Amino acid sequence: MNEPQVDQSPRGLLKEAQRVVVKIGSSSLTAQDGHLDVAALRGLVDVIAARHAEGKHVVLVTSGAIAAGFGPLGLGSRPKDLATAQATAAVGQGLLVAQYTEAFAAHGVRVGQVLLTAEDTVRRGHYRNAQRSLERLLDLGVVPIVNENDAVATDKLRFGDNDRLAALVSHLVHADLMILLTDVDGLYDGPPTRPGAKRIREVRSPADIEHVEVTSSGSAVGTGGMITKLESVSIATASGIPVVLTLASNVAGALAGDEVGTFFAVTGKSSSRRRLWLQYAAKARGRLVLDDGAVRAVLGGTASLLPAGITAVEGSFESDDPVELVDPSGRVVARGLVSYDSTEIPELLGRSTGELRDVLGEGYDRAVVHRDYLVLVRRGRRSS
Ligand SMILES: Nc1ncnc2c1ncn2[C@@H]1O[C@H](COP(=O)(O)OP(=O)(O)O)[C@@H](O)[C@H]1O
Ligand SMILES: N[C@@H](CCC(=O)OP(=O)(O)O)C(=O)O
Repeated sequence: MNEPQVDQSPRGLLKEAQRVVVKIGSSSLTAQDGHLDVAALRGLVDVIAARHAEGKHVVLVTSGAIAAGFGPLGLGSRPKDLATAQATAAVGQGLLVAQYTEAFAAHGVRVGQVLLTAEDTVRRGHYRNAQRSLERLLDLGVVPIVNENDAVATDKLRFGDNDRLAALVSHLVHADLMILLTDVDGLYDGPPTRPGAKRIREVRSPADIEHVEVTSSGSAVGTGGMITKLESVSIATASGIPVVLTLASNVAGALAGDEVGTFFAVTGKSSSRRRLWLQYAAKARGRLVLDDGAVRAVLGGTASLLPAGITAVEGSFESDDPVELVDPSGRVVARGLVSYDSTEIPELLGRSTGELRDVLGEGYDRAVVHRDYLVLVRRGRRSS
């Protein structure tokens, strides 16, 4: 008997993905009046339940807590200030999960709520807990329903959007596909409202879309717009996970490998969580200004940052905090974990390691940022 043929094209292989992270944004779960669109939620659940019935793992990263919460709280519209948004999300999250619980129960599928902060997905010590509970939920045949822990995420550390959270969750569970569902059918070659803007069907490398203009404003209710989606895509694809970005109503087609939305091919292999955290989640506590020689050394990718190449230190931080490394014009070239407190660095500036050892003693000849704790920052894309 002949073996069934497997479509070996990059899109064709998506049908075979064993573990998928599906992220649905606020824009796709919100009705015209701003409230939760229960019909849209049920439509998504029908498709995910069908995939689940094939024995495949699905993790759902869903926004919608704020949309579900402001009506019951008696607020006329989606709150703008952080404290009210957090309170609204706390009320809405329970209602949102109740809707998912009911919709999945109609298919005989159980769900489990997992609320994460950015740090939980990448900080050593935090991510293992998140990883263990997600793995166990999947083993038990449960569909994990993930959202950012809005009520406790602090202003400094919160994502606000769920795009980057979805990529970090994909990395955490070793997904072999991530699907970003939104209110446009993929990445367009300019803002989709602009006449003549066209959908880009496939992106093979970041260079393909360097020229594409994207905005952060997005829809009326979404957060982050296309900018955070492309950041999410770059985390996932650089970690070896392909992405399809498409309209929420195309989710079945995306899972089947149809030519919907934009397909982003992988660009790298799995990278360490510490690097992902430094690159995408860590908030810098200060800046080190580098001279041209140090910039060249750091951009070379193999050198640590030594005190001799630093001309100034800005901000107040402690050893092991994330800092930005900037060139003489102030452009950020890298991020890293610093090995001195900000108060210690001024007396090290411009001195060679030998001199520091002689004057200040053993230990002061160490790098200010070791290369293992340093990631280069790509040039920012054009945005409007
Ligand atoms: N080049 C682009 N291609 C596609 N969409 C874009 C582009 N630039 C900006 N956008 C906007 O991004 C929005 C989606 O982001 P967002 O509102 O945050 O949605 P979500 O709630 O699904 O995360 C779209 O409505 C669109 O207006
Ligand atoms: N976490 C919040 C807001 C997240 C949000 O709007 O993000 P996104 O849908 O990615 O633009 C919520 O559940 O309402």
